[in-house]
Amino acid sequence: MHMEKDGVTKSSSDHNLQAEANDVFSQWNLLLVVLHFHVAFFILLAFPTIFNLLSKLNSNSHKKSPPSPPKRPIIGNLHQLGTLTHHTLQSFAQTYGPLMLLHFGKVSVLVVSNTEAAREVLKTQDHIFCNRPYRKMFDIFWYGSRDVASAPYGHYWRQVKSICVLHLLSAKKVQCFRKVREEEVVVMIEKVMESCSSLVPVNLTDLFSDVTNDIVCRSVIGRRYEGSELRGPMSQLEELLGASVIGDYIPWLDWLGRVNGMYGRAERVAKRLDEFLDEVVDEHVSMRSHDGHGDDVDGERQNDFVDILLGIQRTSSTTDFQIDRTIMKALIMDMFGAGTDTTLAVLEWAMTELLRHPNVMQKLQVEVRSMARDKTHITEEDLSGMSYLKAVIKEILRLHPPSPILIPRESMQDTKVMGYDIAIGTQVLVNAWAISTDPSYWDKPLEFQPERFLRSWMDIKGHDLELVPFGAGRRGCPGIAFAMVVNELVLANIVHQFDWTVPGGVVGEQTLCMSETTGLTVHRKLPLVALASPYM
Ligand code: HEM
Repeated sequence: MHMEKDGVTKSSSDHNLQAEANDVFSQWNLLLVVLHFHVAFFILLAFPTIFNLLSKLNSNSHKKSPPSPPKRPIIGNLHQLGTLTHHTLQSFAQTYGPLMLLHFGKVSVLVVSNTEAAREVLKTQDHIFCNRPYRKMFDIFWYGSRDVASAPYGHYWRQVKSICVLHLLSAKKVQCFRKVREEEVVVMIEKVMESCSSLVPVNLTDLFSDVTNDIVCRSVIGRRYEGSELRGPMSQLEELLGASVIGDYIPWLDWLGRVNGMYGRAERVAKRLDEFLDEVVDEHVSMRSHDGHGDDVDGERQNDFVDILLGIQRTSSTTDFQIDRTIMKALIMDMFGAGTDTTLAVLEWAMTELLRHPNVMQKLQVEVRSMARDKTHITEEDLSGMSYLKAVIKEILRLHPPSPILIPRESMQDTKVMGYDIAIGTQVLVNAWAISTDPSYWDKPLEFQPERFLRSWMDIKGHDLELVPFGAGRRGCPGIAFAMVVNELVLANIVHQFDWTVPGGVVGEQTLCMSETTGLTVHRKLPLVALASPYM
């Protein structure tokens, strides 16, 4: 009985144990099922991401990137650039080749340092590399990049560029501003005469800055630059454009620009410029209503650029969008920003090299003075026969390109360049200075020898990629004709009417300090000062 009882007890406890075991087993099962379900669910959700990651890893492992110098975390290669970026990048290119990939923070930067690579980027694949990257300072000063130079590639850019090319910078339009140029050159010569009579050296940097700014200002806004409220804010703008903005490369550090006061300062300067430009536009609007200007955009009367833009705004014949006041101000700012400083740099470097090379100066003076005969002033007609003058200016653009690194470009799609894979959104820096001093193309590339251009047909307009001071392709500089005639006219007159020496009378290549400034446009670090004596 007991046994039975025991047996009963045993069998019932076995049964309980079995049931318990089954219970635990089924709980485990349930847990496992739930777990499996979760894992499966997770995999299902994460599948596209994992798949993308794997396929990206796989495809990246097949991609061939251009050679790169070692980089640091977060900043990449930013710390290696130094103050004279074109020199640093040229020396990198000697190790890593004419096409290298650098990293500025999180931005991949393709650096182009020889003609072959430039031909690929600026000619063969110009349609891919014709965007401009976003830059904070362009955004602040150029009304959210509504100008030509910094606007993203596309319909808007095409419209505004054609307005500038047709109505301000075409050969015909440049010809219309001839009177402005010749008058301003006379003013410049008078200033030098005054220095001669008071026996003080001439600050050529200031002299060239005044003449180039006055010519651009009168052509664009109908006012002289000298004495205007523009001088202060424009020199601050130049300084701000030369500074590096960390937020352009490491976006999560953008706040630094606010904290260190850089953005605030830029916004204040931009506001002053904006108020000035509003005043200029208002003045033109009221003048048009007073003397009843018609809408003859390209008429014989010498309109300045603002008149022309107001005419286009009224007729709207040229564009399928309305040119509002903001676009007008952005375009005016472009002409100031792109047109003045670059021309000044050419003149400054030209006189520097001429003072260091008296034999070249003499040869140039012989040419200019023989063309002038007894005339005091060289006019624009006289320029066409001056082949040595043109050779001197070309040699300056080769040895001292005002923008040694062209305005940055950006790729608009994935592509291949010289066998390397380049991803969409890669920034492109073309080192124009490295290209025009490349010893595999140029004999004695660092020597100033204008004669080399007497024997060559090489062009500076972007057709010959051994020399690209104005860039090339669709984003190439539209201001070549405007700039070249100013350079030639100013230089011819200044060497025709005066003989020049360096204070202290030292002659030769060591005469003048050749240090360069940093920034988009590269100038002499020290102002150029020289003594003039009248020739006639
Ligand atoms: C010696 C004088 C000058 C030099 C060396 C120069 C150089 C340059 C360079 C290197 C570029 C970028 C080209 C590229 O990305 O391929 C450029 C663009 C530009 N330049 Fe000039 N420039 C000069 C004078 C002027 C003048 C006088 C004006 C107008 C008054 C001007 C207006 C422009 C504009 C609007 C752009 C932007 C074009 C675009 O993005 O489509 N430049 N210039």
